[in-house]
Amino acid sequence: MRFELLVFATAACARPSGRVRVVGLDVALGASYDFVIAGGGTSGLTVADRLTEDPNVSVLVIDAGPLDDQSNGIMIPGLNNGTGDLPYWFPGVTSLPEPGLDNRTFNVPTPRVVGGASTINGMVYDRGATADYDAWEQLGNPGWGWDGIYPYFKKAENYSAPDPDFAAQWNISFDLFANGAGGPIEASFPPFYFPAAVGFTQGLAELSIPTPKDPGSGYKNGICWAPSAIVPGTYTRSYARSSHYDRVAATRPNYHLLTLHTVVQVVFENQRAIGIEYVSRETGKSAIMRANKEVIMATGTFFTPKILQLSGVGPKHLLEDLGVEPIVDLPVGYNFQDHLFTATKWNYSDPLRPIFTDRQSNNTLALANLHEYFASHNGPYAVGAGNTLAFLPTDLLLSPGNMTTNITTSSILLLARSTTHKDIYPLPNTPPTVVAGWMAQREILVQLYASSSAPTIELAYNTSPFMVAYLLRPLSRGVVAATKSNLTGSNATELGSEPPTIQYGSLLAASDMPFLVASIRFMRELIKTPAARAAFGEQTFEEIPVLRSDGRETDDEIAALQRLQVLPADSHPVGTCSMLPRHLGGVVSPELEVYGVERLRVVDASVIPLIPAAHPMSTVYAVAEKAADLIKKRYGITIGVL
Ligand SMILES: Cc1cc2nc3c(=O)[nH]c(=O)nc-3n(C[C@H](O)[C@H](O)[C@H](O)COP(=O)(O)OP(=O)(O)OC[C@H]3O[C@@H](n4cnc5c(N)ncnc54)[C@H](O)[C@@H]3O)c2cc1C
Repeated sequence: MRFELLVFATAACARPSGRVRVVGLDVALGASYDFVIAGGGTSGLTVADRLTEDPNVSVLVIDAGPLDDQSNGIMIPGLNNGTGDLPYWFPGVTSLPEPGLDNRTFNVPTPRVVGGASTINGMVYDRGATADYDAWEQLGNPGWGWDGIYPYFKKAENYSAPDPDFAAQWNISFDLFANGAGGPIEASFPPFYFPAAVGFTQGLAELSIPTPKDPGSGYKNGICWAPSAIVPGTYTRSYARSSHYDRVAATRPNYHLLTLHTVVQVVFENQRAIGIEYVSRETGKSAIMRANKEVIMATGTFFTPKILQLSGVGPKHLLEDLGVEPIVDLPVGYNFQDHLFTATKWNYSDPLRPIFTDRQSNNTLALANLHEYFASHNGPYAVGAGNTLAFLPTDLLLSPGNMTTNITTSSILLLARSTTHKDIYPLPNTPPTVVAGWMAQREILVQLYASSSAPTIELAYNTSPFMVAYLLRPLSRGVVAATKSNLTGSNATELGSEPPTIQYGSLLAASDMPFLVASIRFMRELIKTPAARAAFGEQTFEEIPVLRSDGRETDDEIAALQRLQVLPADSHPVGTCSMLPRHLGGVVSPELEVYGVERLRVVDASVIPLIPAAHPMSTVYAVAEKAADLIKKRYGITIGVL
């Protein structure tokens, strides 16, 4: 057994104090609530926290998962690996064979735990560029541009600047005014970083890649030190459970949490949502909870569309196939997006040590590092998935002088413009509104691909042997759909837990590929810089599977290998219940209300209409913060509204 697996199980390093209000343990279930929230994850707990600021508002959150045990594997940033060693995942979630990826299928890590993905994720806490959110507004969502959402990024967080010596050592610049103070989620920097990362940051500088003053300001082109959702001082995870539940639950008799219960469907009276049907994972018994004001969906990008579809809110053809009585014909499940990624593998002869992965292969070192963490909250275990990133708009991606490629911005634009909806959504039953919405997005994406202030590729490097390139703005789209077997389930206690079908649709748009090819070429130039050589010693690179090490493949040869090595997702799924006008395939309005029905809202990552150039967690918190204000305003609640 790996050393790190052993320490997962050891005593927790930080536990919040105070009683929590878990239904069945601390309080009895109410007869009804003002708001019933399906899913107590990143967004669900944020909204519940904000709504219950008013003591007259009652909220029940129903989550399929347990409270996590706050053991080291959750709380210590360096022990988190997001790969499923912990028992907090929906079982058996896989994707369909991907035609653009050599028909490979993939595991889809989907959290089933209070706090959702914020409980098990890599803690990278960056926000998108101004252009990301302005694009949402441009698509027909008034109030959701940068100016409309930026205050909620700030409201969500308590930003701590890096230690001055650390900032000077790593050339980290920041602007305190660009960030939030006093919010529930801690955004901070680790006190330690892996020395070889200098080969990445300085190597990029040697390629004339700039460093923005503070990437949180909305301008994030270039070398980026991303904060982590980590409590400074103790260097433990800051997440939705600790910040939006533990922090307040003991003093809020109006905030109830029901764990280990799976939401099966939304219950309607005519076109009005009146409650939620859920089932106990312990007894298999089902029940209905009434919502006096609203049902709020926050079960995430895979389960929210599935639940809505099984409840009769979905595309007509799917509801007919399922035999579900239709409530409203809406394109739930379409417009599915994630950040697919490729990588180069670097073989070092003599890197500055320790590198990120050293402790995984050396138990003595791991023990010493862990002692350091417990003694001084410092060292490699204080670091989450990593903090050194680079965000490159197309012109910077193609800028290195020695890069040999036929790819140009114009050639990418040509490919994007000539991609048709039939490439993306080949099935004839695709709703026309989805096609119209995709075409509207294509127009905006073409502008963003050509913009020098909108990153299209992210490079991430934490000194593990892999340097990763994420496609930030795919033109390809996927679909999530409930199945007939979802209706019955394999057994009573797991009813509601079976996943929907998930089709990523990766690389169906021809214009997505050149970004990846250019990224491979860019990473090869980076590895040759004097700074990289000094940090790693002489190295060679290889892709997976191995390319010719002389790097003289054609663009087409590199592209062919991408289909074999690309992974379709970085666990950043969004878009399946998109906030868009109805004629553009929208499922929810700018108020996040589901079209065509009453008293039903969606507040999770599924409402994001266009994936931002960022790891999505901080955007999800900001969306949920804004959602809470929209709901409060709707019901005349003024406490805590911005
Ligand atoms: C492994 C992994 C690593 C990631 N790393 C990062 C990162 O480093 N930085 C970053 O910015 N983003 C990261 N993300 C993405 C980010 O965490 C998510 O985008 C965000 O947390 C999603 O929030 P949400 O509220 O939409 O869903 P979630 O937080 O997933 O919440 C959904 C909740 O619904 C519950 N649920 C689901 N179905 C049901 C049901 N039927 N009944 C009852 N409850 C249900 C789940 O238990 C869960 O609590 C990562 C995600 C994953 C999975």
